Amino acid sequence: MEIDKNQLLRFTTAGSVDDGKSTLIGRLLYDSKSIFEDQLASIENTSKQKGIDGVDLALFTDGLKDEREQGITIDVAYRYFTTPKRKFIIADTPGHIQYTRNMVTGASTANAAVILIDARHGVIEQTKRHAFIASLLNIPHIIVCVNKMDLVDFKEEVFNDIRQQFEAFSSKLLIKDIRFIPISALLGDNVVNRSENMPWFQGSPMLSELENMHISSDTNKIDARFAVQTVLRPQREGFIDYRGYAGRIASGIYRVGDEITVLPSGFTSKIKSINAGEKEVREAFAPMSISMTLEDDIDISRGDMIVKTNNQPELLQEFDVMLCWLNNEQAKPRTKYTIQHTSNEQKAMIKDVVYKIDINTYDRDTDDKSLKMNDIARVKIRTTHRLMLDSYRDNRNTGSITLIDEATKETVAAGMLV
Ligand SMILES: Nc1nc2c(ncn2[C@@H]2O[C@H](COP(=O)(O)OP(=O)(O)OP(=O)(O)O)[C@@H](O)[C@H]2O)c(=O)[nH]1
Repeated sequence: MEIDKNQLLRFTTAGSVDDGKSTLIGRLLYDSKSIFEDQLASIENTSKQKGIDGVDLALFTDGLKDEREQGITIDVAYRYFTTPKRKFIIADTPGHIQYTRNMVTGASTANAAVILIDARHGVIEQTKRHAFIASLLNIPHIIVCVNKMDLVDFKEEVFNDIRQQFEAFSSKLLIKDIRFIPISALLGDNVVNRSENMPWFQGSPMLSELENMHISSDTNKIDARFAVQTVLRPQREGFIDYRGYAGRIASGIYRVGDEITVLPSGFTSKIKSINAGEKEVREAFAPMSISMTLEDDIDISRGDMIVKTNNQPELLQEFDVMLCWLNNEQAKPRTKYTIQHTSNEQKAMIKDVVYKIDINTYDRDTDDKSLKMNDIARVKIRTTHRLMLDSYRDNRNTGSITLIDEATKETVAAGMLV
């Protein structure tokens, strides 16, 4: 099958401090020539001033570090690059203490996660956490890069051993596709170019893996879900009776003439027209932003969902989610939070912490009911009105929620529907 040219791939990087994330991203941008010449000249200059032979790869991501150090405006830095085969967005998640928070934010829309392991140290606690979160977030593809192979004499046994350690615990997780690559980010082995130091490795370098990864089958094309963001009522001549519903298709395909049901009201109608940008189209699919009109005049507002009549989500007011607590403040029991689900906002309360997960051992703890920063727990949530929900495994869009503190407006938790 041919790769969709210019199809966008989002990936996130995870590793503990000093595993070489900055070096790897620098190497990727440098060797794939995805950096502007003026930027490159400035990096070469600074490297020379620092007395470094060649370029200091960490300088490629230094801009991000400054941003981080100056009072954290963003948790995740996005970096774009293009090769002749594909466009990429890297969500660079600074991996120190707030690992869970950062991974959840950066990874929730990722097609792939790159997990770095230092060849000298092998699988460590953080590696297990990263793998667990990647599986929790249902990231379809994982690339495990065993880095710093130059420091272990490029030995095949070291790589094989780490691979086995990883597989020993990842087999307990639901990860669809895991690949392993031995690399040296510093020297450039198996990042963009094939390593001459590791002829024993039969696989492809990291960039080719990313370029050739099949991602179109990862999106849900079956369950059509369209949450209304805005109701369009242009007050212009010729638009007297026009009522369009604008939003982004979360999953599935919509065609003119399809029988639809509006939720939560349950009213039914047919699709009269679909507009994508300025163009009228016969069909549209996720993740397109569109507006549609219906054959009948129905009362629809923001947060309502238009679905196919023969395939509907569940309408629930009480449900279980796997929740990652993301705030410094602990969760307050029986407090009202704002819950955000697609374009729908309601009030919600955490009714119960069913169990917490120890992400090093994957054990469940049913006694501890507190929720602190980076905790992951299965909780029961109750909302003031019903939400239109799918399980997260089926639909990463309509199966996820966030909780927002009403006073501070901060996102305090992200949850995946069980
Ligand atoms: N020998 C060797 N050293 C490496 C390799 N990759 C990274 N390093 C070194 O490891 C140290 C840490 O690398 P960074 O890229 O800053 O690692 P990091 O801490 O994961 O990155 P950030 O968290 O984003 O700062 C630096 O001194 C790098 O030069 C490698 O493949 N081989």
